Amino acid sequence: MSVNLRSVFAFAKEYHQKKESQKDIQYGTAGFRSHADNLDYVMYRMGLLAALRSRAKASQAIGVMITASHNPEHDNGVKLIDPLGEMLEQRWEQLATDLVNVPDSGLEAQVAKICEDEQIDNNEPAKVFVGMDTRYHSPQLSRAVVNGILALKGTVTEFGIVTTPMLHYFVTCTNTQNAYGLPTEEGYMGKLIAAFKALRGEQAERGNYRNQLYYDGANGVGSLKMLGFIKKLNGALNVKVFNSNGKINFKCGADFVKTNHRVPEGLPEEAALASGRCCSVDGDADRVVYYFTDKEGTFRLLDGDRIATLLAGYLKDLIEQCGVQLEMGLVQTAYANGASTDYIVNRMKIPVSCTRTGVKHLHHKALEYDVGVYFEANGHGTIIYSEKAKQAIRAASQDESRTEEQRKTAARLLQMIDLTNETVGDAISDMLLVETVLHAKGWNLHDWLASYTDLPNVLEKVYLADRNVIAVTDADRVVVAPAGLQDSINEIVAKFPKGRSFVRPSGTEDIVRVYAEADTRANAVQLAFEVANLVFDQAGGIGSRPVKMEG
Ligand SMILES: CC(=O)N[C@H]1[C@@H](OP(=O)(O)O)O[C@H](CO)[C@@H](O)[C@@H]1O
Ligand SMILES: [Mg+2]
Repeated sequence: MSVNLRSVFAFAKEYHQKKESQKDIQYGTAGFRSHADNLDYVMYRMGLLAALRSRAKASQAIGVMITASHNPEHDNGVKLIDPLGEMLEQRWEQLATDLVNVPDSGLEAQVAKICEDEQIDNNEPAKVFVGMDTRYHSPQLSRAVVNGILALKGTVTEFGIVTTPMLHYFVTCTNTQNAYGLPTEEGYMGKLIAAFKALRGEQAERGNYRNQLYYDGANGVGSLKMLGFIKKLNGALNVKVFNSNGKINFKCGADFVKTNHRVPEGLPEEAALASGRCCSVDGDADRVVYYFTDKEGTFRLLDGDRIATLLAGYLKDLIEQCGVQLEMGLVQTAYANGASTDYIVNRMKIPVSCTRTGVKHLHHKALEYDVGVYFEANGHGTIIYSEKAKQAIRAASQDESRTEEQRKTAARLLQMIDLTNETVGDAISDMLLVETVLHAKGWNLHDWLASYTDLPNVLEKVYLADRNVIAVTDADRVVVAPAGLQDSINEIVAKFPKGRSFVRPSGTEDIVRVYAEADTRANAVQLAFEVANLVFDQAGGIGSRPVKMEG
C-alpha cells in the first residue's frame, strides 16, 4: 500500500490534535457545527474521510464545504458532498461521527477500520474539492481539511470562497464530465445568467413587476457573489446589495428575517416600503426569503412555502401548455405552514409529501417524481427534473407535430431547468427563478401574497441540559420520548382553533425547536409559549424559562 497510515497521525499534528477535554460531537442535519475554536481536529479528520470517500466512490470528486450557514459568527462547520452533489450518504454520517470522536491514539486504527470495512484501496486516486464561506476562521480550518486530504495522498482542488450550492455544482459537473456545466465560477454564473436573460427577454418591466430588487446578503458569501452577478446581469435585473461587510448573520440574513419576522438591519427604509421587493439570503447562500412592509406597516414574509407554490404553479402551467405528461410532486417538512399545504393539495391539485427536517430528506423524496419541487419553510430548496422529464420536454421543443406555441413553451421550460441548480437549494438560482416567474406574471409581492393567507406561526428555542432526551418520529411531528410529553402537547394544541405544534431537537444548534401555528397571531404565540414551557419542565430545561414572544 503506497499510503502509510502512520502519516495519518504523524502528519501536520498542529492541525488536528483532539484534546482530552473535547466533547463527542455528531454529524448532524448539515454536518458538524460548533464554536470555531474547537474544530481544527474535526476539519483534519473530515479531510481524511473525504479522501476515503472519494476512493470508495471510484475516485470521483467529493466536496468539503467549510461553513456554519446561518449560525453566529463565532461558529463554523463542515459538510461533505457526495459525487452527484447530494449530501453525504447517511451510513457514512455515522463513520464521520465515529472518526471525529476517537482519541488521537485511536485515529490510525479507525482509518484502517474504515478502509477494511468499506474495501477501500489506498492506491487508488482520491479527488477532493474544498470550498469555504467568508468567516474569518474559515481559511485556517480549510488548511486543516487540506492537510487531512494530503495525509492520505489525495488530490485537492481549492475553490476558495464560494457559496455552498456552488461547491455542490462544481462536484456534480466534474463527476458528470461537464454534462451539467463547467465546474468553475464563470461556468456556473454563465449558465444561470444566460438562462435568466433568455427567459426575461427585452422587456425588463411588465404589469406590476418592477426591475428593482433589494438584496440582503447576510454579510456573507452571498453578498460577494451577488456583486459578481450584478456586473454580468448588465441591467437585466437591478439588484441593490446590502449587508456585505459586517458581522455574518448578525441581525440580518434569511434566518434572522424568518425567525424574527422582521426587516433585517442595514436595509434602507425605502426598500421595505409597500412598493419595494426585498430578499435575504443566509450565510452560505443556500436559502432565500422575500418580504416587504405593506401600507399598514405590517411586515409581510414570502418564505420557502410561498416560493414552492409560486414555482410549482408556474411549472405546472408550462408543462400543461406544452402538452407533456409528467408527474409533479411537492415536498415539505413539518415546518411548512398549514395554509400552504392546504393550498397546494386542494387548489393547485399537486400531491404533497412531508419528510424529516434537512434537505437531504426532501431531496431524496423529490427524486420520486418526474418534476420534484422541494422547499423548507426557511427558504431552502430547489426543483429536480428526472431524465425522463428532461427528454420529454426537449423532444416537445423540437416536435413539429405540436403548435409553435407549444414548442416555445417547451423551450422556455428548458431554460427554467438551466436556471435551476438541481444539485441543492441555491439562494441565487432560486432568487432568479422567483424573479423570472414574477416577471412573467407581471406580479409584485402583493399579487404573490394574494394566492393564500398564511396561518400565524411562531418558532421558539428551548435550552435543555441534553437536547437528545427528546426523540421524535413521523417526520418530526410526534415526540416518542420523554414518555407522556406528546400527550401533554396534544392537550394544549386542542385548545387552539387550527392549532398545530411540534417539538424536535435541532441538528445544527444545541437547542430544541418548538413550532406553533394557530388561527390568530396571539393564539400562535400563546400556543408556542405553553408548549415551550411544557418542554422546559418535562425535558430538563436549563437557564431562564421560555418567555412569551412579542405579539
Ligand atoms: C427549523 C429550521 O429552519 N431548521 C433548519 C436547521 O436545522 P435544525 O436541525 O432545525 O437546526 O438548519 C438546517 C441546515 O441548514 C435546515 O435544513 C433546517 O431547515
Ligand atoms: Mg445555509
